[in-house]
Amino acid sequence: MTSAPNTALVGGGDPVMPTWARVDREVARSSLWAGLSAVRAAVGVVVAMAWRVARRTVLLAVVLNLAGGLATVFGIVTSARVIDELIAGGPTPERVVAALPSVVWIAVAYSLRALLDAAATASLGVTIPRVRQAAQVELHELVSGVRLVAFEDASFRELVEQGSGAGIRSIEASLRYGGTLLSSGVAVLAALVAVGSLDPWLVPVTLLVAVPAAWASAKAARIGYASFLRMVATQRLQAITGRLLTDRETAAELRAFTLREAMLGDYRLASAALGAEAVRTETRTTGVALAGRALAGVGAGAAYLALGLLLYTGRMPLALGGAAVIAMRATTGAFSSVVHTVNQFYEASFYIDLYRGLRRECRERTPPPAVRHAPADPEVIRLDGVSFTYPGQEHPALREVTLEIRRGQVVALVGENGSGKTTLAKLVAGLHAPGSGAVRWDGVDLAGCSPESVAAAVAVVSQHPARWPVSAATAVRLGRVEQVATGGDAAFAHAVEVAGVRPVVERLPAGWDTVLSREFEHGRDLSGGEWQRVGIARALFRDVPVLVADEPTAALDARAEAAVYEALRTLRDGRTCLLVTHRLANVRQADLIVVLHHGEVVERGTHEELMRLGGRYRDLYDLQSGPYAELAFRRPRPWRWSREREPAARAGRPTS
Ligand SMILES: Nc1ncnc2c1ncn2[C@@H]1O[C@H](COP(=O)(O)OP(=O)(O)OP(=O)(O)O)[C@@H](O)[C@H]1O
Repeated sequence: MTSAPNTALVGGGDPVMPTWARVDREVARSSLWAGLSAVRAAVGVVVAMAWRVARRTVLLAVVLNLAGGLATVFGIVTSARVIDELIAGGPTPERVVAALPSVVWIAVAYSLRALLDAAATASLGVTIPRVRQAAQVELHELVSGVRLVAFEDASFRELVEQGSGAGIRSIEASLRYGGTLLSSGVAVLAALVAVGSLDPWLVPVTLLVAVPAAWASAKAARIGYASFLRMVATQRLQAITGRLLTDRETAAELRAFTLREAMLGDYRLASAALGAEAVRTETRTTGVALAGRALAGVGAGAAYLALGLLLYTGRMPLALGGAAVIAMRATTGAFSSVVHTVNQFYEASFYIDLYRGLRRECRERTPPPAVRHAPADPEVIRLDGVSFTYPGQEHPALREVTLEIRRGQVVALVGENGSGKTTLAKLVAGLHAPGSGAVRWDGVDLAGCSPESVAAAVAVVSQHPARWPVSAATAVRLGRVEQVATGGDAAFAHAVEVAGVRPVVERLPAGWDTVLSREFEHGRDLSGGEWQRVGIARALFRDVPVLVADEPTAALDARAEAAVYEALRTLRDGRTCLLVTHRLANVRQADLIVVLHHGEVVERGTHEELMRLGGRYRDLYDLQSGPYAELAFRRPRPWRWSREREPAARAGRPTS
């Protein structure tokens, strides 16, 4: 068994608090009053959303809750009257008989209250799913519309998770709190009126009981939220390590490299930190609750002392003393229900604020509607002094790249890992916008064009094509989403033939109708290379002027790779192709080869030109082609070649 390290391997040590959590922590630490601004904003969000999607049932719930509150009031006032009647003069049996009608009214009031509560709950039961659905759909609309670069920002991804999880759950819960708040609020008001009608001085002294409880609840809510923010990164770490331990993707390596103990160590570390924090928070909130209760006890003593004084001095008749006690108890009871609910709402408001924050972030990260369309079939794609830095990174991934690609050309991007090829391909495809410089199609800056119009002219084959869980036919047809059901049959046949998808599909149980996902019954998964073939077919089926292919054949076998490159060569007529690859044998026929190094273009030219230049490209090319060439000539002694040839090659041309 491996000894457990005391810092996590996953995430590289200390979990870092996301940016939004740092901002929210300031809110949680600030004064109660500042915290209330979150409540106001949360009420605004919830009310606006409920009003928009379920106006009628919301109104009904409001009316029913108000009516429930009034029934409670009636019950309180009638209870006070019963006391009056019981302690009035006269024989006891007569007093009891006189009080009977009031007792009946009390029973009616509380039964009615129960019925109204049930009806209000039912109407909220109709409202809540609609609001939840509206909130979920709205978030998915917003998140799916943000710029691609937002997903490179870990802080944003975390906000998406929290806003769509805890945020939406809190919106639902706060609707329930809203109903309770209405009925208890009415009851408090009415009970205070009842108390005030006995003696106005009783109102402030009655509140003395409730105020400390309110303070304690609000304080506990803020302690809880501050703890959530402190631990949000650790919770994420726990979730990630949990996934690493249980996911299919990591299952094989976890076993092959015997990583189970190391990953379990990380999981235990995160769990222990969360457990310790939970205990700390519980201790603090219990302390606060205790203080609140103690102060409320003092307040209750003061209230009853005040009542005693009123009775002692004769300011209040003794006959009203019982009614006053009932009204005071009813007030504090209703008030503590209000306080409890406000507290729950207060706590929920912090999480609703995450939902609001996410909406705000999404809007800020969504490209503004552009009126201009990108040229439908660009003659020249030009990058002028383009630089790009990923969010949160110090060093740019691309620096001052200038490049021109003309219609019909095949341009290959080559370079070592991390040199910026994928990033440059994404900029050419309009998926990322440059931090500085411009990407122009026929002189039109893509920055001012609608992303849809740019996408309409581009087909992308990515390094790891998306594994859409749809039927095999649809997985290809998604390349032209308007032809998912039917159409483009010749293009479809050509694309699947060239990409080598047909033999793959022939082996599937339901052929083209097989769903490509094990998450569905009868679904099937494909191998990495088979998925790549589907991705290539999808891009070919799109049949657009610009093809951007990022390592399109990295997972393909030699035969499939040859077929794809043959297809790319035949694509040339009128189409532009940007190709990212490490397999330099495939780029020899490219019209232009661009060599990137640390985000800069260091060489450019045709294969022959770059070989003559004898620079970085030639180094890479020789390194790749050398073993094959030597093996072909010296097949009998391949092992000797590697010992003798390699140092000589390195000595002649040092690689970076
Ligand atoms: N999402 C990201 N966030 C931060 N930095 C990134 C991100 N993606 C890439 N980078 C960095 O940007 C630089 C260029 O990455 P890019 O993926 O463009 O390189 P590449 O040449 O395509 O590499 P490879 O050959 O390994 O695919 C690298 O330094 C990389 O670490």
